Amino acid sequence: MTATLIDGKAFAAKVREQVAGHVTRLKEDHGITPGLAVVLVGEDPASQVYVRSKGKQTVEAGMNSYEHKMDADTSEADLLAVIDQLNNDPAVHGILVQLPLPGHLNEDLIINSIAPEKDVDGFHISNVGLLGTGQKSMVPCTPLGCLMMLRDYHGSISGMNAVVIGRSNIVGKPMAQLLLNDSATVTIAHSRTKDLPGVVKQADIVVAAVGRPEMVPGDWIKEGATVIDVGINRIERDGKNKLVGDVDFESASKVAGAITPVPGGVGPMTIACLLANTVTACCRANGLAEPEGLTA
Ligand SMILES: NC(=O)C1=CN([C@@H]2O[C@H](COP(=O)(O)OP(=O)(O)OC[C@H]3O[C@@H](n4cnc5c(N)ncnc54)[C@H](OP(=O)(O)O)[C@@H]3O)[C@@H](O)[C@H]2O)C=CC1
Ligand SMILES: Nc1nc(=O)c2c([nH]1)NC[C@@H]1CN(c3ccc(C(=O)N[C@@H](CCC(=O)O)C(=O)O)cc3)C=[N+]21
Repeated sequence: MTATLIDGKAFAAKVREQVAGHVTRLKEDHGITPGLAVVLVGEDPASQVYVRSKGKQTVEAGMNSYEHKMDADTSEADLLAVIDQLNNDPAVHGILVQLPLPGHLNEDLIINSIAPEKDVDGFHISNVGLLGTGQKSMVPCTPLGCLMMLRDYHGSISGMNAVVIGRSNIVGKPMAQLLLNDSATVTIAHSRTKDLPGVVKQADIVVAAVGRPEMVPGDWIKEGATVIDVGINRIERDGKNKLVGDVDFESASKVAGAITPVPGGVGPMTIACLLANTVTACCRANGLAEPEGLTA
């Protein structure tokens, strides 16, 4: 069997087009331009690349992009002051603080200082609680992108067995929550899981969010399963730098029914969902109808 390729790059372009349409409507009918502020502390090169492409796509969608670059040794107080200023700025509808933060900064404290309604990452405890109880929230971008692709491919995932590998607050746990909200039967696997290959073999849907290059081989996958590869791992192969996922694409794509590639899968959808969340936040802030199909 050769898997259907789920083209995240093309899907993301469609989402961005929808976002741009809503932005035009907000501007023309209401005189409002959605704004996204990204805060980057330190000079991690991978983060810089990611922040740059977010800024570029934000502007391409017709929105305002604000970037705050701060030194790696920025104090907690100074970072909190910037967030406070953004919380109170009516031109800013979404705030993203790039993670991971340098070690001397308390990540939980920083994230929970963002106004929940501007927390376009969906990491604030209020949004986590709202999602966990099935209430309207800001939904984390990476899991939201994965859910959109799964819904698009399957129509409904109700009753399907889903296995999420990884239990981080930014991917694994919110992913499991979204799958559960869509009535999948969800298993969360992690580094202490016994017989991971056996657990994965049960899955109609596998979401791999581990951070280990090509860890999941094809022979763990049930024939015909849908595989969503969240992993972004930079490796060196044949003297070249390469981006690979947490799934061994070569072997998995021979067994799976459908699979997302890396690059060109979950990554582009993450950024598209960030733009979508910013429009959603902007509509909510102004008491306007929210875009349909761009939220969970
Ligand atoms: N495409 C995108 O937009 C994004 C991609 N990513 C990528 O997704 C991956 C995961 O990111 P993130 O969730 O932040 O990572 P974390 O490091 O926070 O979490 C990794 C999870 O994987 C589990 N794990 C580690 N080793 C194993 C193992 N051998 N077997 C089973 N489980 C294991 C860990 O288990 P335990 O809890 O027991 O330690 C942990 O729960 C990374 O490659 C990251 O770069 C992340 C965000 C966005
Ligand atoms: N507050 C916060 N929110 C995040 O959502 C967040 C974060 N911090 N820190 C880092 C991770 C990682 N992440 C990615 C998003 C897009 C791509 C992406 O577009 N990847 C391209 C390839 C890019 C390349 O070639 O390097 C692709 O997969 O096709 C990758 C990784 C968001 N994260």
